[in-house]
Amino acid sequence: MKIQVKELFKKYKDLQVISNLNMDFSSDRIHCIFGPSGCGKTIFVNILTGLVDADEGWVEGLEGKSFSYIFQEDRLIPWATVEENMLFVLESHYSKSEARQLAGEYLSLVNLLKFKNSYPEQLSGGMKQRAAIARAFAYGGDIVVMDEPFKGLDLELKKGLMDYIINDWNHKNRFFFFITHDVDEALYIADDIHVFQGLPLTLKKQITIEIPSCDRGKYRNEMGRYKDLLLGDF
Ligand SMILES: Nc1ncnc2c1ncn2[C@@H]1O[C@H](COP(=O)(O)OP(=O)(O)OP(=O)(O)O)[C@@H](O)[C@H]1O
Repeated sequence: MKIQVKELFKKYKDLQVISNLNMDFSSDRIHCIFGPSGCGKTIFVNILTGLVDADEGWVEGLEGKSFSYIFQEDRLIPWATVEENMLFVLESHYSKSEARQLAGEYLSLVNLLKFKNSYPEQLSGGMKQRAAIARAFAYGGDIVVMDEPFKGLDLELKKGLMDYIINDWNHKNRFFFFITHDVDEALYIADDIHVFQGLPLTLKKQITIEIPSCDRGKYRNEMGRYKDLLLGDF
């Protein structure tokens, strides 16, 4: 399956953020949208997934698809507990008992089960982000968008979540868009790294990493070559 972006244009007043961008994305792959801060990555992915309208152009392949988002900010409902925040989303797709079970499972995954009855204001920034990650993982849409999702998380948890995505989540005809400007995150998780520069947002190169992500630790030298390829752009 493919998502295709055709002749996309987007402007804010005099700022041409996107100008005639054309791209194809295949399912069952983790697509890393990589580029410097402010180059237009978030706007592009928001247009790609229908959150923001383009001025011109269109996107094919979204029909009938469900979406999971993890934004840069947690977007939790402040007057609901962590568990309720999950149930609001999950109960639109699952029975009450399934939703509760899923909420428990995914809160455990992000080490937050003990805080299921806490309100967002009682949590640290990293804990709120973990709750938002658990909510998106539990929902499990056909198209998953993660916009710098691991900001504020400690290394161990970040690695655990990336391993979970690589090993358990990147399948079933899913499209996965992972926005970052962190080279190591991109190399650890991505199948395809789309390297952008701005503005307007322009695709500089596409790097397909041939080594399966689950084996990357074993091939340090080879991974170094990919790193040089990526860092050559900055
Ligand atoms: N609603 C808006 N109105 C006007 N300008 C905007 C709006 N949203 C974004 N921009 C501008 O568009 C450009 C691209 O923004 P975008 O958030 O897509 O960048 P980014 O690559 O995701 O950055 P970062 O990595 O820092 O999150 C920026 O110059 C930003 O100031």
